[in-house]
Amino acid sequence: MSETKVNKKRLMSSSEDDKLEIDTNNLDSKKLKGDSEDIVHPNESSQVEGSTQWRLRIKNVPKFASTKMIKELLAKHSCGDVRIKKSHEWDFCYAFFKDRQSLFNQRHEKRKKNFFDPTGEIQRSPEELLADQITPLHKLSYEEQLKHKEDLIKKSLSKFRNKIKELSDSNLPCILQPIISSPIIEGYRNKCEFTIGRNLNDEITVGFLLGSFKDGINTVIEPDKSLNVSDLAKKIVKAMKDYIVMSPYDIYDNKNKKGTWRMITVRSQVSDDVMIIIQIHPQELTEEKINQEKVALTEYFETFAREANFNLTSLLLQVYDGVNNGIADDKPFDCISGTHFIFEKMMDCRFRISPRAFFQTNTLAAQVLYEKCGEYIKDLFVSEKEPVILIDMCCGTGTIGIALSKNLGDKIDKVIGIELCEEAVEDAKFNATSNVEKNLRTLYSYKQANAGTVVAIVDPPRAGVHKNVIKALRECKAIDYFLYVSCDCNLATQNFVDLCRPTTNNFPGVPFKPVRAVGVDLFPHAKQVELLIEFHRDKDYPTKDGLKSD
Ligand SMILES: C[S@@+](CC[C@H](N)C(=O)[O-])C[C@H]1O[C@@H](n2cnc3c(N)ncnc32)[C@H](O)[C@@H]1O
Repeated sequence: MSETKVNKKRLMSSSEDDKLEIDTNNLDSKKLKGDSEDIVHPNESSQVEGSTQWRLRIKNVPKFASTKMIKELLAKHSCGDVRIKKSHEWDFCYAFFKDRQSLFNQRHEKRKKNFFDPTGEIQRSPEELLADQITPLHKLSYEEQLKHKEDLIKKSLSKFRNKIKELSDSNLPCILQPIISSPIIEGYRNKCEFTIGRNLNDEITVGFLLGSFKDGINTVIEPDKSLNVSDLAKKIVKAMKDYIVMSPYDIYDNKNKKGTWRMITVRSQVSDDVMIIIQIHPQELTEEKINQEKVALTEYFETFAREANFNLTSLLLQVYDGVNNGIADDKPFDCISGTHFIFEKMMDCRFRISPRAFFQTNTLAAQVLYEKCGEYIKDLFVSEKEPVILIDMCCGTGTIGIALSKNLGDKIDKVIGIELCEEAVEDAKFNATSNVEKNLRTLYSYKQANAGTVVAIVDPPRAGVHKNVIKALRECKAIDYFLYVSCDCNLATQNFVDLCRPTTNNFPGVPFKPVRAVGVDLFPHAKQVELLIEFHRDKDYPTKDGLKSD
């Protein structure tokens, strides 16, 4: 394709003003020769093709489009290495290509009509962009979503099996049971963190950030249409916005670090308990001014809760002067109304939750997941008569261990919880004593006792556990049964492989083998799915001296 041809044609229709188009008038003139501050190539002054850079000015880019998004779109069209320059205040961007071929490869001619936006990605309305960001499966029916998630699990399990082929003769390493749906499909999130900022019309609002601050995005979109946000959380967010609009203090601006109002977190539980956490930047506010604000916020939200007919259990304020986004781990919460905790109901138990503690965001579906864990453990009793000791690793507020201990009655003799977050440990201790009359013990005390069948459950953060934890599990001879709960089966695959790989110096101990697995959907409309895998110690695995393990 000749340059002139390309030059004269628009790469997509510009009949509608708001459509993204490529301004090809600039194209030829922008073969960079080292006279522009935009040049990044080390040999930019060279005239030799290949050591120059090509700059394309792309017009009508919505302000909220991130560089990452534009890069991804260009990559889809085989545009090769590209660097994007865009400010969140610009409605255009520059794309820098290393060579002309990258920019206009032979496939371009076929695609010129929809070169930049084949799926309408950039032209989506802000609400659609937000929906695609936080609930990317929203356009699929729920059945299609479940199928999509089951396929994802199959793919990831088959990757696992391919790494250790001796696990099975089939494509999957173990039995995969049919995926289990969430009992609630919309408004299920019991915890949402909202940013206080400005919408596309530059009006103060409270909602979700479209993209991330890191990408230079600071547009906030109201969650009105967000499928996974509860109606109550939406109402609270609106009330917060109304309050801030009337406030003498400005919203916090992530760019220049000025302003007061930063974010609001809403935890609204199945139990009807509601926790609201508001975060502000103190800026120049005196203690007296902050105290006045606390009184005003309390009055406002207590009145609002009465009028909107919900139970405001806990209203907390966090004053944070740091630069990070989100709840600050090292700053206290000031309880300005109600209690410092809320409670949640699940599986006949009542769990205390501190502001920092993790609790599964979809309570009703989490209950289904934990019941499934209970079912798997119960099946072990057929062959195992001894009392069961349950090690709940990454136990959070103790939900899995406590709920199973209560539901499986006498079968569980002892629960040992291990958790990083101190507040969650305190909750877990409280929850253990108030739900079951057994105390959480330490792993150490268990090792001393060394009696009964030991079942370990690990429910780690997304990335899985460190390989040293897997090594410790393999080396702990007392553990013969192991349940792994993962919310990202792709990221957890390495853990699965390390649990089951043949014994080496690096991974001593008899390996485990997967027995069965099941997906449970805790996140309708979103991409994630929980995967539960049951592992057994491989009793047939030959030990070092050629003997079978005992
Ligand atoms: C996915 S949550 C599961 C919590 C709990 N099992 C539940 O269902 O509510 C993961 C938990 O692991 C904890 N955690 C993260 N790293 C840890 C570590 N190195 N050791 C122990 N716990 C950890 C987190 O604080 C969090 O509570």
